[in-house]
Amino acid sequence: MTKQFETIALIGIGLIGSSLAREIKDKGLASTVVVSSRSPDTLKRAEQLGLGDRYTLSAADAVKDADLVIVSVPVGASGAVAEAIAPHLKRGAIVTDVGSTKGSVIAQMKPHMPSHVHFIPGHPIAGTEYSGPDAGFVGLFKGRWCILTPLPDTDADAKAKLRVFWETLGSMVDDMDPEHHDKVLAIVSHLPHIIAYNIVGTADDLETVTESEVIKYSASGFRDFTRLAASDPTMWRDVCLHNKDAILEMLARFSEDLAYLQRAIRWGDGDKLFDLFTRTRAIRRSIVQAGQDTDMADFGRHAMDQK
Ligand SMILES: NC(=O)C1=CN([C@@H]2O[C@H](COP(=O)(O)OP(=O)(O)OC[C@H]3O[C@@H](n4cnc5c(N)ncnc54)[C@H](O)[C@@H]3O)[C@@H](O)[C@H]2O)C=CC1
Ligand SMILES: O=C(O)C(=O)Cc1ccc(O)cc1
Repeated sequence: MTKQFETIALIGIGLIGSSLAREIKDKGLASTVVVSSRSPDTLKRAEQLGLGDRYTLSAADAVKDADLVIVSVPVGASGAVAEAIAPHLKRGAIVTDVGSTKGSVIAQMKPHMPSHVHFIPGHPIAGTEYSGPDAGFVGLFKGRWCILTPLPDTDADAKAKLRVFWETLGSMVDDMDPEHHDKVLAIVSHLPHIIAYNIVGTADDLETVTESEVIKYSASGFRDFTRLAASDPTMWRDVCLHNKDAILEMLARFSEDLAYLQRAIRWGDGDKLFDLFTRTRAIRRSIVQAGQDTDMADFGRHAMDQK
């Protein structure tokens, strides 16, 4: 494949950063990949894995010759990274990120971005419950959406270059307004994780009552929740803190709907239950038909497997 950038700097080399590093190498998309991590152990591991061509603990040093800078750190760290790299960014560089929330990342990063770079926030809707440089792999982004949330003054050529980059990794790319992104992701990604953390926590609290039956008899439905609930605590703490409004709005709606379900169960209203379960099964089937039956959609796998 053809080279798209002379130098790419990866700030953060966990699941997403290291998957990007592997893809860039695999597809020959840059002459030089500079890897930066704030943790010496992570950087050493990245070097052992051969993820880049140059390694540095300094994000500022990493970006100085980069034509594309990809920030892949927990969303709560975006502002500090932006502040550190800003004075060292090359004229005309594209600066993007992969954070799961967009309004907050823009609020944190944009004020630091000099006018001579192109800042284009992004979010690949692709991941796993694993983290760190060993967790990444080629193919993570294939067949997955990547959402770009360009700002009103975003340069069309720079955006087109970034779009081609993600498409080369096999992603489908959409533009979205950041606020809309945060609402959509709150319901399709953030709430499922919060619900999973909660149900596994509840089961764990019950453990004293049930004396390890929770683990012994855990059916695949519960196991699906434990997969999501095994996701990185730092990352998900930051997502909750940085998409607070949209998550609280969706949680309020969720609680209302749960109360409706609770009522139907209490009053033995089988028709209400049957109607809802029929409606939700159709949604799952349309996701499977569209070929998006892995990762986040795995949330509902149990129901289909029983058919
Ligand atoms: N894990 C997932 O499934 C997905 C994650 N994302 C987003 O991608 C970003 C990175 O996530 P992962 O790669 O999964 O995380 P990870 O935990 O695997 O890697 C995070 C990286 O950021 C570095 N880092 C942590 N705190 C930092 C700080 N305060 N300053 C500078 N660097 C710091 C770590 O050393 C590590 O290299 C997050 O913003 C997350 O919301 C987006 C899509 C999917
Ligand atoms: O592992 C899963 O099921 C996921 O949901 C992965 C994921 C996590 C966070 C994102 O912002 C996007 C995708």
